[in-house]
Amino acid sequence: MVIPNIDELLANAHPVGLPMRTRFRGIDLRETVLLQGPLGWAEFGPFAEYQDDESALWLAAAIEAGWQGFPTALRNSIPVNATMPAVPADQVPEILAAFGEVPAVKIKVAEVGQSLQDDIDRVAAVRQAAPEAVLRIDANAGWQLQTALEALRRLADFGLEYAEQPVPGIEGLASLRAALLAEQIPIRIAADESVRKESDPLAVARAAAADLIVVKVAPLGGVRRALEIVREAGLPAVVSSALDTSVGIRAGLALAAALPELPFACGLGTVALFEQDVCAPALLPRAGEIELSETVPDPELLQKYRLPEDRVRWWEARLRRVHAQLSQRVM
Ligand SMILES: O=C(O)CCC(=O)C1=CC=C[C@@H](O)[C@@H]1C(=O)O
Ligand SMILES: [Mg+2]
Repeated sequence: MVIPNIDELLANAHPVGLPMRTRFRGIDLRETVLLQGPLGWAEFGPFAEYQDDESALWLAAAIEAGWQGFPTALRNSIPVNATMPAVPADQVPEILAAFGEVPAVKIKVAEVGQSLQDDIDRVAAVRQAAPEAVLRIDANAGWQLQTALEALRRLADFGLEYAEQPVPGIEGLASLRAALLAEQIPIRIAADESVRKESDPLAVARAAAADLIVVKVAPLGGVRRALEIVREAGLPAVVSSALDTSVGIRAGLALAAALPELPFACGLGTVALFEQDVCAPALLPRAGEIELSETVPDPELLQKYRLPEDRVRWWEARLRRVHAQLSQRVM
């Protein structure tokens, strides 16, 4: 990959902050940087806790989008799930409405400070509001083995399609998966953090720790690298967002479109969690799918949501450091 020089990146960088409709993974304002490359728009938005070395993969993904282009698409419309933050059950219908009709809903569970009953109430509220949708949950590694077993025994009545990262670590996932099989609880295990945060993203597959993997373009270093990981893992993949604007979502769609098989709806509907996106029209689901289309931010929206000067400087400094890291690597 040819890496553009830092001056070119900085000259084409637009740092923005997008207000969320509902708090999601502790975030009320999603800060990210949009980059205008010669081949299209790109996004660089590692979450604040990501270190520079991990963030280098996010930058590699942005450079692919803006300076290299995406691989060939095998399909032009991608089914997506709605994403339900860990809200009280009474807020479920309103949040769901922003996604329109969807084939699947992914529900966040195991939030710190909440109980299993809160999770069950939220899942029940989704079932009621979307009777036809397939349901899946995401615990973001918030349970330990016994709590996860107890929770999944109770949630099994909702016919869950899969449980995403119910417990931390590859060994944890493998033990839970074995316990579910032994108890004949028919819930698949999906690995997310154990793919995107491990130094070896293929370890999950080797340990038979999951039935499927969740892949995200930015933390994995781009569409091509993610495709390679899915191929080597030999497991079905669900493409999810990293809470990106439509620009980052476009890269997720490119991955979903290039995968030889796409058996599950993807977690790419998350623009619906923003009050507003920088692109008009935004990449939102229509009848449960998002079509691949060019995404070009609206200059007025880039201006409207531009970060204050101190945050702009913070992102510029981060971009410089991460660019230096990436330049030292051979990718
Ligand atoms: O998969 C989805 O439905 C939406 C994306 C999503 O859930 C996430 C996006 C960004 C950060 C992650 O903590 C979170 C996830 O854990 O999958
Ligand atoms: Mg997840």
